[in-house]
Amino acid sequence: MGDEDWEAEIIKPHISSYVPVFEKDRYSSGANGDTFNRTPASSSDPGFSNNKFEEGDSSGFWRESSNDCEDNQTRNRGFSKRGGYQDGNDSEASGSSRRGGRGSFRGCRGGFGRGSPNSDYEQDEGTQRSGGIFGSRRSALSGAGNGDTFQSRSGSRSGRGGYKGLNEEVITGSGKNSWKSEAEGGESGDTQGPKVTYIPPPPPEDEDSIFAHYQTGINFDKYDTILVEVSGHDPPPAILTFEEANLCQTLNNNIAKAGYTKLTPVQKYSIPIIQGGRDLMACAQTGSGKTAAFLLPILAHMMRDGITASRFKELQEPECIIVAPTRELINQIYLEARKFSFGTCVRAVVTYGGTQLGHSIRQIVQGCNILCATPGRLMDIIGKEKIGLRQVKYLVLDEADRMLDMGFGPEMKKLISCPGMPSKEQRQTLMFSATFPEEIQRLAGEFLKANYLFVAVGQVGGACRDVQQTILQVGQYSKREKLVEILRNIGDERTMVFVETKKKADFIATFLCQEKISTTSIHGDREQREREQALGDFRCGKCPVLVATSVAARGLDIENVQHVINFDLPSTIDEYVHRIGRTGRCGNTGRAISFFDLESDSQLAQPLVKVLSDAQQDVPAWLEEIAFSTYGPGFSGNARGNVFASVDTRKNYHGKSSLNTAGFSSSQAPNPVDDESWD
Ligand SMILES: Nc1ncnc2c1ncn2[C@@H]1O[C@H](COP(=O)(O)OP(=O)(O)OP(=O)(O)O)[C@@H](O)[C@H]1O
Repeated sequence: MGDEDWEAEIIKPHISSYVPVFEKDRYSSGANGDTFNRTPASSSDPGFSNNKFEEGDSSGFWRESSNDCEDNQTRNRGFSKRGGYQDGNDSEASGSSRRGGRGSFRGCRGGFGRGSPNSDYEQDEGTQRSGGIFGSRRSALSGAGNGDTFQSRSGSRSGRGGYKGLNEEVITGSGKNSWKSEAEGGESGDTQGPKVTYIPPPPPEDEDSIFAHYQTGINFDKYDTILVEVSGHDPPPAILTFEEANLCQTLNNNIAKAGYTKLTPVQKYSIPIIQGGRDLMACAQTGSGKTAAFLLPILAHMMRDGITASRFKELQEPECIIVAPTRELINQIYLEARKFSFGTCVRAVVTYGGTQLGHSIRQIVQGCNILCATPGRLMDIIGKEKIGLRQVKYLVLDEADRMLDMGFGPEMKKLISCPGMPSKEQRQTLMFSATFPEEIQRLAGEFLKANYLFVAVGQVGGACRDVQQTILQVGQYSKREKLVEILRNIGDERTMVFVETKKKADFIATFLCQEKISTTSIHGDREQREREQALGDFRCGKCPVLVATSVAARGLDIENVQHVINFDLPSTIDEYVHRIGRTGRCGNTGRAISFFDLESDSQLAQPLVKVLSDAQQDVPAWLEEIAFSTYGPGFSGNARGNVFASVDTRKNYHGKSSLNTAGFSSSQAPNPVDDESWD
C-alpha cells in the first residue's frame, strides 16, 4: 500500500498528456451559458493540433466532480490521447463514496504538455527546473517556442522515455529493471510501477534557514482565552511558561531562536502530560502549535535519558517514530524536529514515498533517533530491516484521525503489531489532530494505554476562529468566473484553491494561467519532484495561487496564506476544517471563501451551519434554510452529518475531567463566547 491513499494507484506506462492552450475569447457559451467550446488557441503549434477540447468530448468535466476523486478508481483520466480531453464520466466512484478506497488507478498524468510529441522527456526537466510549474504570467499563454511555458510532465515517469533530473538517475522503461515491484525496491503502493528515483534536495544547513519562521499574529494572545478540557485520570497541571517545562539549555536556545516566547494552549497542556509519561490524544485548532507540543517534550526526554549517539549501522533503532499522512507534511515535521534538535546528538531522519528508497536508506543508516515517515514508506523500510522497533519509546500519529481511518488504519495496525514493536504498555503513544470523530476515538483505544489523557482545546473539530469564513452559493457552471473575479480582487496575496479531483486541479490551474493569474498545483498525480517544486513556488510567492486537492488540506504550514477558496466543498466537514486551517495560523488572520453548489453540497449544509456558528461566523439565511429542509424541523444546528465529538468519547468514564482555559483557572476565564473580537 502506498503511503497516501491518494497515491495508491497503479501507474500506467507512458500515457502522455497535454493541456491545450486555449484563449479566453475563444470560449463561447453553450446552451447554459457556462459551458465552453474548447478550441485550441494556437493551431500553429503542432502539438496542439489534436488538442481539441470539444464540448462533446469534455462536457463531462464540469459534471464529473462528484464522480471523480483522488481516491477512487478512475480510468483514462485527464488528457489522454495527446489531446482530446477525456471526460470524467469514466470514473466510477459515486458521490456518496467519493473518498472511498485507495485502489484508484493512475490514469494519464494530467499535465501541461508543450505539445511537442517528440520532446516530452528532454523538455520536461528543463522546463520544470526553469520555469515553475505553469510558467510565469507572461509565458503561461505563449504556447510553442517558450521553454518556460507548459511543461511536459505527463510522461516524465513513463517507463519508455527515461529522463534525468538534477537529482535523479536516468531510468528507462525498456530495461528490465525499469518496473520494480515493491520487493524490488519500487515505491510502496505501486505493485507494478517505475522505479522511483527522485532524491529530494537536502534542506539548507545554515542556521538562519533552519530557524526561519514567520511572526505570530495579532490574535496569538487570544489563545489564552480558549477553553481547554482535559479528561482522564489524574492529569498533571498545565504549565504556563517554557521555563516551567524545565528543558535543557540547548532546547531552550532553539526555542528562542525559533521565535517562540509563549506557549500555546495545546503546548501548555500537552508538554507536562508527555513529560509525565502519559499517553495522549490532543485535539486543538489548526495552526495552534501541535507539532512543537509533541516534539519538545520528546526531545527533552531523549536529552534527559540519554540516547545512543547516532552512528552508522545497517539496522537503526530509533527511539521515536512520527507518522503523518502526506509527504509534504511529514517533511515539514522533520524540519521542525531538525530545528528543535539542533546542536544536540539527536538525529532526525525523514522518509516518504515518491522519493528514492535507496536514498532514504542511506540517510537512515547514518543514524536515526527520530524517524519521520509516511506509513507506506515506513513499512517498506521496516520490511527491509533497516529500522528495528525494539527501542521505540514514542510513537506519534500526527493527523491521527486520518492515520486511523479506513485509509491508513490497517497500516497503523500492522505497525503496532510488527515484531519488536513495544506493546502499548511499554511505549508512549501520542495522537494529535484538529478533528477527532467519535468512531476514530474509539479505534484509537487499541493504540493507547487505557489511562490516556484527552486534551481538547476549544471545540473538538471546530474551525479556527481567526479565519473569516464566507459561504457563497455558486453553481457548478459559474464557479470559474467567480473564482477569477475573487482572485483578481485578492491580487497577489497567497491563496490556496481547493478542488475535489486531481484532474480538476490541473484544469483549473491551467485555466487560471490562461487568465494570467500565476498558478501552480499540487495533487497526488504529480511527481514528487513537481509537488515539491509547486510548494516551493507557492511558498516563495512566485506562484501566489496554489490549486490543490485534499492532499494539501492537512498540516501544511505556509507563511502568509491569506486566503483559502473551496472551489469545491469537500465531502466531510472535518476536511473543510482542515482546509480552511491553511490560513489564519498562529494568531494570524485569514479568509476562507467556499462555493456552495446547491446540486451537490446540501449534505454539508447542516455541519457547516454548526461549524460557522461555533466559530462565531455569520451564517447565511439560505444555508440555514437548506440545513433545516435537509434535516427537518428537529435540526438544532448541533447534529452533524459527519459526526465529530464535542468531547472525549469516554465521557461515561468516571475519571476526573477538568475544564479550564489555557493559563487561567476556570473562574478567571473570560467567556470566549463573549469575546466578539475574534474575527
Ligand atoms: N509557542 C509558539 N510561539 C510561536 N510560534 C509558534 C508556537 N508554537 C507553534 N508556533 C508556530 O505556529 C505555526 C503552526 O504550528 P503547527 O504547524 O505546529 O500547527 P498545528 O496545530 O500542527 O496545525 P495543523 O492542525 O494545521 O496541523 C508554525 O509556524 C509554528 O512554528
